[in-house]
Amino acid sequence: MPISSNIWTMWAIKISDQAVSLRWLINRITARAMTSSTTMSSNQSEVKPFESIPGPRGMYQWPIIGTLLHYKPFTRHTPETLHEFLNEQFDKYGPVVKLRLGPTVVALSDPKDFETVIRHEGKYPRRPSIEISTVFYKRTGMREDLGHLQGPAWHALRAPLNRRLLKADSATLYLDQQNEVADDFVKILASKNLSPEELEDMFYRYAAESIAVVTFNTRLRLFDQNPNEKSVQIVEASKAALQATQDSVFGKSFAHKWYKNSTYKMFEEAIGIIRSVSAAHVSQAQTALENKVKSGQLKEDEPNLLLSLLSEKDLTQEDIVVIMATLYSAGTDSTAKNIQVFLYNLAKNPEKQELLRREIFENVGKNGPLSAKALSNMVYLKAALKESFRLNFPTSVGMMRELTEDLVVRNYRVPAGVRLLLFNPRAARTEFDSPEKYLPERWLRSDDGAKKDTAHNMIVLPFGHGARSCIGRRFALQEVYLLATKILQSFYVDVEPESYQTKFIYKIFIDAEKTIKFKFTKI
Ligand code: HEM
Repeated sequence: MPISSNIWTMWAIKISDQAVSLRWLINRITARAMTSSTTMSSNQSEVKPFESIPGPRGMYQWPIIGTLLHYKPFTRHTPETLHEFLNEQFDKYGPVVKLRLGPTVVALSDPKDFETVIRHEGKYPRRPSIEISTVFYKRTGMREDLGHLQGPAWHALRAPLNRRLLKADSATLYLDQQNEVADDFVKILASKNLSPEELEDMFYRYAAESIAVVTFNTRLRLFDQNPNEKSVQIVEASKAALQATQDSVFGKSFAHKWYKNSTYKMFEEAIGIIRSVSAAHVSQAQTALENKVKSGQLKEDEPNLLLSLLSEKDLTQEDIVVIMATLYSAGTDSTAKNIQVFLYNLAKNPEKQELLRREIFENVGKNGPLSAKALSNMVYLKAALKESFRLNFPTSVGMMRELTEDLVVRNYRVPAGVRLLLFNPRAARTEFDSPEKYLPERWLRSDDGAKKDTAHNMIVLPFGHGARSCIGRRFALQEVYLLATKILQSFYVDVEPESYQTKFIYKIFIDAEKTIKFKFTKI
């Protein structure tokens, strides 16, 4: 990041810093007055004050400057390599570090401490909201989305989804439709010579197409030569919203707080398009459903999230549009990026790829669709993806929480309002034998059913954990399993030599620093 951007970053952080500092001060005063209500997770007599948490001192604790000093030109880091910066801090200060990343945050690297945080997160866990969304909702008064809402309002939207999206068969009910999407992807791979950039876009379209069969009951037809205008619009808008979010999170835009600068305008326009295309799809799907009901053609076992949400008396039509728009947006870039990372790990480890292919052939043959039964048998596939998540974690800082009440973590008192980073990527590298190796076998059970790896079960949490964890995880996993299965049925996966040492950085999700040059050779 050039220095000028760093200055923008500095000012961007300043404002939220001041607000947070004030809130933090109030919290500290009240925290002292209410020690009796503090949630204790360890021996009270040993509890040390917040100020004594190890971490960079002096100027590094100052608002704005403290954050700025972590990045170029003062260090080699940018927000895209925040994970490397955090690792350096843990090397220096140990498993709990207090530092400035905008506001003061406490970063934790020991999974036992993650457990403490999750166990005390209460009914309404707070994940800090993305600031440009906060500004947007304030300005427009639009209905807030699931990822942004907090407290009882968040819970009201989340509860009906938990029942429908997190059940064991929530995703497998959509296997037939999603098999078709994966088949279409593979047909294109076989028939076209795609450039690395076109292929990258195809992964994005795959994820968008797959989640649209769930949210909108329809195919967007994004693989067609000329997809319809609405489909192109929602894809472009999702990418624009993501870009604007990233620019604001990385401090490249700050003035959006005071006026509608270009980043803000891009964000507002993109969300407007996503909402209106989603509304059109929902209304179309609703009409089709009503017609089916009238003509008696609606099958009882037809997977139908929309129909099921329409029967929920506490949800308005607007709520349903917002839910579908959120699931669609949250389920595209995330899945698309992690599929590529998974294929990259398989490409770099051909012997593991071969073991997986063997499992695929045994369970679904060379052309068969992936059935729910086959999927439940395919332990190597699941181990292989979990290992990919361990080696290349999907998000840079792991889980984030904002404490709703004081908490004692590792014998330090942390006041309400402070942000905690539960930095899984650290433990994923420090708590395993041969951590740099891609070894799906470490997740398999031995013949007597015992787990081979005894690492703490809170280390590899690609979808977060607890009440606020990823609501779309069953679909994300299924879509990755499906595409990997379909690709391995037909192709050997490799990468060109220049992609062999791909460096992964973080934007909103993990990303290859340079587009990966995959090589798919027909079997
Ligand atoms: C590989 C793909 C994906 C990854 C790695 C991923 C990861 C995550 C993570 C880490 C969180 C925060 C969890 C926490 O704070 O504990 C999250 C939240 C969320 N995810 Fe995903 N996700 C993926 C795919 C999806 C898909 C396919 C959907 C939609 C169908 C989705 C929808 C959401 C939503 C709506 C939230 C916010 C939930 C809330 O605040 O209640 N994600 N995801």
